Amino acid sequence: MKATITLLPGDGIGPEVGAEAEKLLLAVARQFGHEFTLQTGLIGGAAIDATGNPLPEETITLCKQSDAVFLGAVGGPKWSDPNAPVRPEQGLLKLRAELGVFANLRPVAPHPATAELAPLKPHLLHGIDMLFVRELTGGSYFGAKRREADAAVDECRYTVAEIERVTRRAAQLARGRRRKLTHVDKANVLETSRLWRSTVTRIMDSEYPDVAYEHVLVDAMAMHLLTRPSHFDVVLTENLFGDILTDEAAVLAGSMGLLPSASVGEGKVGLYEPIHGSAPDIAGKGIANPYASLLSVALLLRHSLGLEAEAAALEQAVSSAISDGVLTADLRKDHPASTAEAGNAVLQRLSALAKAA
Ligand SMILES: NC(=O)c1ccc[n+]([C@@H]2O[C@H](COP(=O)([O-])OP(=O)(O)OC[C@H]3O[C@@H](n4cnc5c(N)ncnc54)[C@H](O)[C@@H]3O)[C@@H](O)[C@H]2O)c1
Ligand SMILES: CC(C)[C@H](C(=O)O)[C@@H](O)C(=O)O
Ligand SMILES: [Mg+2]
Repeated sequence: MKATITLLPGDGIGPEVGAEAEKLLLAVARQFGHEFTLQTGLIGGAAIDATGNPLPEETITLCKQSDAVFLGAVGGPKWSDPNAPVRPEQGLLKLRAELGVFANLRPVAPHPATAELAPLKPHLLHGIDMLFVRELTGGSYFGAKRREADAAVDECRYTVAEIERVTRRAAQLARGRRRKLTHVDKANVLETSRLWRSTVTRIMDSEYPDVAYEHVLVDAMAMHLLTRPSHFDVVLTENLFGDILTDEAAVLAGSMGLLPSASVGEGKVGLYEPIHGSAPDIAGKGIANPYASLLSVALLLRHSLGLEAEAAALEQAVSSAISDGVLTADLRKDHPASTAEAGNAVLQRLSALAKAA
């Protein structure tokens, strides 16, 4: 097939893990006989430095003209002054809004080989297979913001329509899995959470009677995630809670460098990014874990291009590299692989799988 994919490397380790994503996309095209046109755009701090704008118009146009977008990461200390007029993260939020990608899918299914490496007891990590569905274009991220003399306000606003569409997406995904949905909120305190709770209840009861569901308060969920993570199947939650809980879930996988994400909406263009950030503490050293990015490329192949066999082969190649101990410094201290070595290990395994297919 023919597809156009926009790459937005961004800042910090973004270009380092993005280079491996590009390498694997080209390898998939070569080995499975597709024609991928790759184009690169500016976003985040790199875009601020070059143009003053964290999401230049040219980048929006490139993204909208493509079939899918891969993003590395944005942000870093250079642009983190709280008084700065523009910030890299604004570029990412605007891109999500422009593409209308309201559902952010963050799968958490730790590889058995990393159970030994995670800080939790291995028996707790057995059988974890969850899919977070994080609402991505509403809530306090997008509400009105203002500074007063001695105060600041971030408005958290959700409409019924916004909650309904992401609930339906999550419930449909649950139908293809274990048919269990956990909705996470703070309905004992927040008005928006009470609207979420009643809307989720109505949609699930009336449209998805075959999917079991529960409501869990977010503070308790932060604990349940660490004490009984294998209980959860699809976890549906609002934007800010989803951001926080998925970084916590990365501990179950063993590293921030292992969790991918897919952001989708009603439009044709999906956005794919690792859940981690620009990791300024390790940037520029060639040691970042590229697997979250490569797994995000697999999600891109599956969700935006419909290439299920290619997506599965790439996931299998990453899994086999992990089984064989090809791990970056976040996961092994003795003889860690570099970012490029880990990417090459996946590439070799993908070639072998493609030849065998
Ligand atoms: N999607 C994004 O672009 C995105 C996501 C999260 C944070 N950020 C931005 O990134 C900057 C840094 O944020 P932070 O430090 O809080 O979070 P971070 O995710 O960048 O890093 C947190 C910790 O995880 C480690 N880590 C992250 N990714 C890794 C990888 N691939 N391999 C190995 N280790 C990895 C880092 O070294 C660090 O110790 C901030 O400006 C933040 O706004 C961007
Ligand atoms: C960089 C930031 C705006 C972003 C978010 O909070 O959504 C990040 O933390 C993420 O998880 O993708
Ligand atoms: Mg985050």
